[in-house]
Amino acid sequence: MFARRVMVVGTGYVGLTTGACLASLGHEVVCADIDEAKVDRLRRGVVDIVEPGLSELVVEQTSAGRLSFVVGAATALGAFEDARPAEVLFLCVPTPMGAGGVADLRAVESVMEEVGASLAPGTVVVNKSTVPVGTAERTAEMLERSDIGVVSNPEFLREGSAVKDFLGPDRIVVGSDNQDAAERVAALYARLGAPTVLTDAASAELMKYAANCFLAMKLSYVNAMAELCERVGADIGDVTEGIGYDRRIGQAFLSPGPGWGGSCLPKDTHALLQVADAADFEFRLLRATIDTNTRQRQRIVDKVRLAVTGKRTGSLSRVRLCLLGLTFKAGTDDLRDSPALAIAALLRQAGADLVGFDPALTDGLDGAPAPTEVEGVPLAPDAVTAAQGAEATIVLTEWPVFRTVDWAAMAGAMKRPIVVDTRNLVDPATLRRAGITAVGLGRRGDGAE
Ligand SMILES: NC(=O)C1=CN([C@@H]2O[C@H](COP(=O)(O)OP(=O)(O)OC[C@H]3O[C@@H](n4cnc5c(N)ncnc54)[C@H](O)[C@@H]3O)[C@@H](O)[C@H]2O)C=CC1
Ligand SMILES: O=C(O)[C@H]1O[C@H](OP(=O)(O)OP(=O)(O)OC[C@H]2O[C@@H](n3ccc(=O)[nH]c3=O)[C@H](O)[C@@H]2O)[C@H](O)[C@@H](O)[C@@H]1O
Repeated sequence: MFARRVMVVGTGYVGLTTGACLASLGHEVVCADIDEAKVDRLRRGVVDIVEPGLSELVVEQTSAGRLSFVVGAATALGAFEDARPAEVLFLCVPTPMGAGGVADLRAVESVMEEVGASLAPGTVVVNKSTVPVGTAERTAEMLERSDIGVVSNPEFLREGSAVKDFLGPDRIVVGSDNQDAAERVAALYARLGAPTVLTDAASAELMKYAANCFLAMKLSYVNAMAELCERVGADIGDVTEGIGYDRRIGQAFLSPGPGWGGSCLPKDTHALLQVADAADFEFRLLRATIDTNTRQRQRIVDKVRLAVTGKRTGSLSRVRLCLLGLTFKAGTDDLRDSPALAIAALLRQAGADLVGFDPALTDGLDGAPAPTEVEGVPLAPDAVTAAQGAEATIVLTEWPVFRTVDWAAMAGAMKRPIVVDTRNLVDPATLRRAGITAVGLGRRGDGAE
């Protein structure tokens, strides 16, 4: 295997995972970030995100001399051994939702402005950030250099299993109009032995959105089906198990929930809708996918209202509620676009008095004290404390630990023993044994009033 000198710009979920994993594949990697405090922590081996195996890999690869961290992309250019130039530059900077839903590409552009002119001839610029079709072409135009190859290499890892996903990917996608550059990027991953799709840049860019929007559509479909189950007296667990055995559908990504969230599915569905609009294509299916998700949040609030007051129009004013789980899914401490927080905001608007607990928010960063609140939701140190005096507990994130909470103690702490489980996580029999009324999504009896 031929080791390369790789520069990674942005050390978030994608950049840090890419850097540490490529180092573990034998490449010499320099990671750059504009956040000085983060770089300082990384140099000390402190990783500020919850990702299984990532801290260990960072420490291992840093000690092996294959991985280092610097402040700023320009500094990274001169940070390789013997001052040799980077051969490949990975862009792993944020591309958040901008005005009107379009992807905001300012970070990508600013890195290109910062280092574009200083790259050594023959360097390959790889875009790993999620960017709309045409970005590779625009990056090449911005660079105004025929000696630099531009490649789209979208990333498909999930938060909470980033390292495992990166090192065992379902596929690697490499898109470019420069075949030599594309092959050099594909070769970086050769040891992984994953299926590799070599294509043009536009197809690679669109493929990333196509995957995320398909996943979002699958979930909106499941959430709509769970609602239908309640209305016709069917059970969503049985329905999804039954359809999941069809290999064309598959068992994965079929759990109903409070709506899909996180730093990617929401922004990427909106960005693709904007791409479609700009191409004069009315993507009705995608719009319905997003609308179904927005409605899901209100549906959860309506369920809580009905469970607590017995009426569809009952008031939640001054009603104390315990929220279990605030991150956008289990296995991460990421709160970006969390459905739990969106639902908390709606409940607060309705006048409810909230207390939350999340197992990922019980420690502070780098020895700092644990946070005491998140977006206006006060945090308790454990589930039973959060439940004190609550008129209902709402399970919002599928943390496995919630299954084994002492539900009898929870029932004792609550003013009224009601659990609205938006993840169908806790066995309803366990709750019933503790004297708790259990409400879920689309299970037998969940639609009954
Ligand atoms: N989070 C995820 O699971 C996945 C994210 N993506 C995509 O990857 C991209 C990055 O996402 P995340 O890693 O989640 O972002 P993040 O927000 O976790 O990390 C981005 C990092 O880039 C740094 N940064 C921003 N501007 C910079 C600049 N000019 N120079 C150097 N560093 C800079 C920030 O300080 C931050 O540390 C996005 O386009 C996202 O859509 C793709 C697949 C998975
Ligand atoms: O582009 C990205 O950033 C990434 O976005 C998602 O990964 P991630 O955001 O980590 O989260 P997912 O595991 O996909 O979950 C997304 C949301 O759907 C929800 N979900 C997921 C699965 C399910 O069965 N039910 C369900 O409600 C989760 O709770 C969460 O709110 C994709 O799964 C990754 O392949 C992609 O690389």
